[in-house]
Amino acid sequence: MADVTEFQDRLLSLGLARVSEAAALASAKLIGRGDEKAADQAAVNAMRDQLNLLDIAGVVVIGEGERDEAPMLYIGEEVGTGNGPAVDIALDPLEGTTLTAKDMPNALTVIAMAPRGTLLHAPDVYMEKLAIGPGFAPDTVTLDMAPAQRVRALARAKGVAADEITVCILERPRHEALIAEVRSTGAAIRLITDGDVAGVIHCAESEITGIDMYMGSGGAPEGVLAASALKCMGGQIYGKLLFRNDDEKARAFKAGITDLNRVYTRDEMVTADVIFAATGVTQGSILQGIKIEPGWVTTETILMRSKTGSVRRMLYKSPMK
Ligand SMILES: O=P(O)(O)OC[C@H]1O[C@](O)(COP(=O)(O)O)[C@@H](O)[C@@H]1O
Ligand SMILES: [Mn+2]
Repeated sequence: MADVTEFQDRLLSLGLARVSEAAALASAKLIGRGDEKAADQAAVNAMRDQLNLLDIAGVVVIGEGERDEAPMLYIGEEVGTGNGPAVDIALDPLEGTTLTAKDMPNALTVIAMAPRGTLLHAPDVYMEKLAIGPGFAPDTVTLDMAPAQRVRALARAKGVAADEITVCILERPRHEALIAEVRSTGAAIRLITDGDVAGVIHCAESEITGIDMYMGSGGAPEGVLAASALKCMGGQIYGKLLFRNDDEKARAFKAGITDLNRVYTRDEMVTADVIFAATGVTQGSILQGIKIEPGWVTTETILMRSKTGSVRRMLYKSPMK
């Protein structure tokens, strides 16, 4: 008989897809309603309920926040039936709450699962990120390089001119200098208003999305989720935690991080096999958004396993509740 405490990624993966599907379905009626909190809360509740049906002894390592600030899916919360493998769970029940509230593209529900102790316990601070898709040596671009150098290095590796590279960046005042420097190379920039997990994943499907590289700072939890996705799809991501004050440093220490200046590679954020599921909420470039027709609702989910590099896309049509 199979060892139920072993990380059976193949069996667990379909259960994980149901979790992200449930979160997306719950937020369906809140798309475009201008209420971020309600959309997020609906996704959180549904994700937690589905997660607790899985035969796992799960612990949330990337979640909704610290126990005192998040009543559900807080960091350290035990999830699952407890009958099964000990796993780490990283989740963002609604990645792109504002995108959902405004019905703008690329809002997703996201969840990753890996053997216990193998996902970086990133605190809820910012992370400097740099990502490229598959097919390049790991150090083709690095965080040590200046942004313009990264563009030129990737162009060289691709055998194209710098002005044929497209970089995805979150549109924020803090990125003004970064944007100017990238533009100085002639590269194109796809500015996004939110949703850097999708931004990073875009690099892994550059033929479809037109995006070659992701740069800039965003949430550290989203960095670990993006690293999980790229570990399945191929591609590299580097992340460095950014601290604005002592409280944020204290959060890192609490999460067990001692070297505050460390640059993490993809495989240092996700040290073993991982499974990853994301469901489209609003229309997106990698996943279609939730479709509602009279009596029915359809979602699209991407489900991936790093062990095999398998990428499944699943449409799920169910009666509207
Ligand atoms: O808006 P900020 O503070 O720049 O933070 C950026 C982060 O917020 C997001 O855009 C949206 O995240 P949530 O919808 O989960 O809040 C992330 O994709 C990104 O990492
Ligand atoms: Mn998020």
